[in-house]
Amino acid sequence: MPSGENLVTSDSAVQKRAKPAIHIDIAPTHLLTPVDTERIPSASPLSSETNWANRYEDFVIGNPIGYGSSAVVYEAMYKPLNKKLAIKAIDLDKFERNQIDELRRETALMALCKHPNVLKVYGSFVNGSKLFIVTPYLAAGSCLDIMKTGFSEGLDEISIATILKQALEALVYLHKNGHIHRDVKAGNLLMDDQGQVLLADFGVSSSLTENNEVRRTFVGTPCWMAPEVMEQAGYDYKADIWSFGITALELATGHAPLARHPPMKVLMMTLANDPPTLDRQNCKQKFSRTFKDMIDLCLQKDHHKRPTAEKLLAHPFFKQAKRHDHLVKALLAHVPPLDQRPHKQVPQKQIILASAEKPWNFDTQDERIQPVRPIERSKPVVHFGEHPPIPERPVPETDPQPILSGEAVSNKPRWMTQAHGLPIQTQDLPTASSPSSYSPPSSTPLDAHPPGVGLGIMHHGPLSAASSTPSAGGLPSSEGEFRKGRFSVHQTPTRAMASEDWIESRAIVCRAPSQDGERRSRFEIKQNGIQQVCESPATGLPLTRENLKECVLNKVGRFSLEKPESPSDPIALSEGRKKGRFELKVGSSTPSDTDKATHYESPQSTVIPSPSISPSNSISRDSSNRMVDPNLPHMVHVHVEALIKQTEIQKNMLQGLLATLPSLYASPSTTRLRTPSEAKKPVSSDEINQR
Ligand SMILES: Nc1ncnc2c1ncn2[C@@H]1O[C@H](COP(=O)(O)OP(=O)(O)OP(=O)(O)O)[C@@H](O)[C@H]1O
Repeated sequence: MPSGENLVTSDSAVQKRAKPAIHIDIAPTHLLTPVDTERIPSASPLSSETNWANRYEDFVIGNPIGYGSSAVVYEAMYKPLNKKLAIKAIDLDKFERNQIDELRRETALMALCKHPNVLKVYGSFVNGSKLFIVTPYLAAGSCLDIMKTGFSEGLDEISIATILKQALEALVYLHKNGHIHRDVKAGNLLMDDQGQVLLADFGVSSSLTENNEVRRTFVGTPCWMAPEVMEQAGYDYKADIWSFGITALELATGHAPLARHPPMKVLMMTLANDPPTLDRQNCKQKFSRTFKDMIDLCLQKDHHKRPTAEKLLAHPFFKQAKRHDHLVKALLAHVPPLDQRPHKQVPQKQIILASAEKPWNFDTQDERIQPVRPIERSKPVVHFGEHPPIPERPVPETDPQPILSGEAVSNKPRWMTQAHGLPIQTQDLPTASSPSSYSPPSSTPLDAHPPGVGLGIMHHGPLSAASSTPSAGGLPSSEGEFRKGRFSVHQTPTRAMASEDWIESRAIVCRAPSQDGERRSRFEIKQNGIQQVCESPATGLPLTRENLKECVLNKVGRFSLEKPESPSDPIALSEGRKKGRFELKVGSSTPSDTDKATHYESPQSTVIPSPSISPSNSISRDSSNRMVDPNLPHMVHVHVEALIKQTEIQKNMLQGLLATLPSLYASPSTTRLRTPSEAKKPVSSDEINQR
């Protein structure tokens, strides 16, 4: 049994929050001031064992080896040990304060994990506006990387069993210790040059042990996301089993099911359709029935029916797993090592808030980390698309919205993201006349970030207000080119979605293309607790698989542009104008039915950029990334027809009304009613005189 493993053997044990083997005292560290934080290395028990790689100066940072949704991974030389490590640089500018805290907690927590199949964290620290996470360098990269490089149509069954068995052992360990990973996918299964597989990327992992509630936060990557996570109905570690099943399909075919669909459609289809299966007939490779059975067990919509990781490990499918070196022969022998593979940066079509002021001259040719620059504040500009930034233009005092433009994000001025979900006041945004007068919202004071907080994360250099200033991390800023986006739904934990909650959820839906063109992005829908009563209770339905099923079956939807809710929220304002609201509307759209007010709407998702994720292209500007339902033309047609019919009815009614008007003003004895045809003619002066 791997070291550090905590023996808790049943589902219920985890649900009852078995005492975790990993225990850290988050609260005191979390409350450390920046000054206190400096003491972490000596004060924290983590310092020597789990956070030894915690000084920016100790690294020579080399080439990028991978790109995530909000991070770049570099190879790095750790000077004190002359050891090659991997260092992940996460741009904190893209995160909200609470997300940074969570990120730190999770990172620190993972630093304490000890399992041969869980990626170790050697240390973490903040430098400028970047959080650096130091891990071992795994020379084969991720399983997704391996597939992209040499096995685009998927892997053979024995290799899959060998990979998945190791991944499952990692999950058994995490679950026993009270963690849900929440982002299990081939991109997060790293491999070393010996064929050892390690589960990585705990950025979204969640501790079941933090509180007694079931998780409601909607985090993950849509294609891998369990239906109950999408529904926000509460989920537990069985969500990882679903993702594990999807990962099995991904390894078998080279891509996740539904990978070609836009994220919102993935959500809808996952909720509405039967679970995906391994179609053994249509696969390029031949797979056993046992493999199919194992996947079917994982992909049961009722999460109670899914096996635990431990039970799954006993499935006959895993009996065919070989030793690690099988992977070396079967896979690694056929692909170049990670540092010799091309690492594409795909220009990202995204919506960003960019500095239109003094450009941060990051040379995208040179990916090496630049020295940290002091943080400056500047004016936000929203960019769309791929063209060069347009020159700054004044923003009137009265119109404090970010400038909206269609721009490129490559070789661009350094950009900043606006913390979404924070109460952004008009005066918080800079104007042309006072660019330097910008100060962050009071809820995110610059010094509110506890730098270095989070157990072993050291702070070096100034930490910006993560959400409101341009980054100064010194890293190349071509986020626009690498960011893949993520998609998650946060639901205000204090309030569950109930059917009578006709909530206007201000959902963030951002997406950016992944570097491989696949929809690997992680997405985030965030309900910011801003709830509005919709027109009628009958017009709202929670996002559930039943409702979505109906929605998909009826092929009714609507993509509408609507005004933002609050004029005091300039971000919402600009986004409301520019991007509108993505609504899922369920029910028939025939004229008769629309009249009945029996249609349903799911909680709406306003498309607004999230700094926590790629504040990216999302649904909006670029047609290749737009999340528009293919049924849209049909729906528009139906709606227009309905409108025409309505107009005709109204026309007839008005004519009738016109015809009866004289009778309202004249005495019955003297008034002759005009016929409908007469009514169309103007009343003559003779007639008027007569009356
Ligand atoms: N320790 C490591 N050693 C070698 N390569 C790594 C290491 N960590 C990450 N990588 C490479 O960098 C890529 C990006 O990693 P990262 O964890 O940032 O993103 P991801 O998990 O693929 O995406 P996302 O963050 O959107 O889930 C990985 O797919 C992998 O190829």
